[in-house]
Amino acid sequence: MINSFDEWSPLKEVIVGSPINYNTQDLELSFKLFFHDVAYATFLYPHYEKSNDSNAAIAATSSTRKLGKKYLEELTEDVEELVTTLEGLGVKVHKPMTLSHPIKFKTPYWEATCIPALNVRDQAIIIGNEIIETPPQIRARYFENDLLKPIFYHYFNQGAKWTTMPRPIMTDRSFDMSYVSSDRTPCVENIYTQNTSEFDVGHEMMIDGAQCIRLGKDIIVNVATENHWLGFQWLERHLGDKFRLHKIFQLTDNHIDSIVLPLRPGKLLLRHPQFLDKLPEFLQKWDIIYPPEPTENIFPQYEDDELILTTKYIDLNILSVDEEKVIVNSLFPELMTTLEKHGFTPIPVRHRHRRLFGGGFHCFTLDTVREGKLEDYFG
Ligand SMILES: NC(=[NH2+])NCCC[C@H](N)C(=O)O
Repeated sequence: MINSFDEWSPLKEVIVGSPINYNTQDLELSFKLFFHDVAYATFLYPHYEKSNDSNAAIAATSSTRKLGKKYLEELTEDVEELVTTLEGLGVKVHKPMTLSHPIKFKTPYWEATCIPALNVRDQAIIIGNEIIETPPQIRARYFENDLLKPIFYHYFNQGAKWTTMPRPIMTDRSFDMSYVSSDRTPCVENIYTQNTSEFDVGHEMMIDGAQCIRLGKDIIVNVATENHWLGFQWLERHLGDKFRLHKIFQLTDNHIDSIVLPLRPGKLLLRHPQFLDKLPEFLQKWDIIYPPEPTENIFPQYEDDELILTTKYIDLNILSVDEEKVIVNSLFPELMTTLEKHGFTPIPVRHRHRRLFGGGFHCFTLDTVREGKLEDYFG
């Protein structure tokens, strides 16, 4: 039976994402907005960092980009190692349906190319015995959760609650651009054009499961745009009788699981002290583990035109198997040492291309069954 209230209780069942046929990326408005900070800001604003012309061209046009075959093969090996490791630890692994071939689709409003259900953390959140499917923020991901349906039906047949948040129409004008066009990063309007459509309904609810962190009765949620704010309000109205939802305003652009991850009651992994003030006060009182600074040599060298979708902090995106064991990227041994010093047992799994495919072990997994029940850690 589905049961998961936090990020650390003993893991019994998990969904591990599938990389099969992750071949393309549609470089269009929703994708660029989502990955603005990590992938686009640096070359849209040449004064931040030196840019090259091909990057600037990628930023300005809408196109479909092919991903390297070799990277996908290596990613597939690494995901298989993750699966074997979890199974070796006695965890039951569920796999999404694979995307058997590239599929283009059309809604009444726009077109996109499907990507596989790889970052399964993003578009669903498990709260106790309920699956909540969150509304996509990237057009290509609109039908991604369909690949999880056999698993969701399996849990539904066992008695799970299964809810889908309102789905966005996702015209250009559905997106709140204030985050990317604020003073932090000026002049963006010239690059991201929002066309009008007869189906514009104003800003719509869009938020990802990976913007939320579950701590029993308390759930923290990163809100950076009005799209997220609408999603936050939905979650609060839906869950508010039983849970306390805490909005964190602009901790970052969207996902927070490479910045803050609770590893057991009282212990929090936090990317950098600069984020501490933004956390709710009750969390600031926990013991904070600061990771070592990742160096560039832990990542593969890529050609200039490879699109990097994450920060160099992506390896903080670890998955707890219980209050002691955590699955950590073996390519970042310094992080393992730090965790050991704090009483954890890191379980190394290699993960090479996390920066190209946008996720670490926490992103690639959705913990559906953990032991334990709803606890109030801060009441
Ligand atoms: N659930 C996820 N897909 N999380 C990935 C977060 C990556 C984060 N934007 C970073 O660049 O560090």
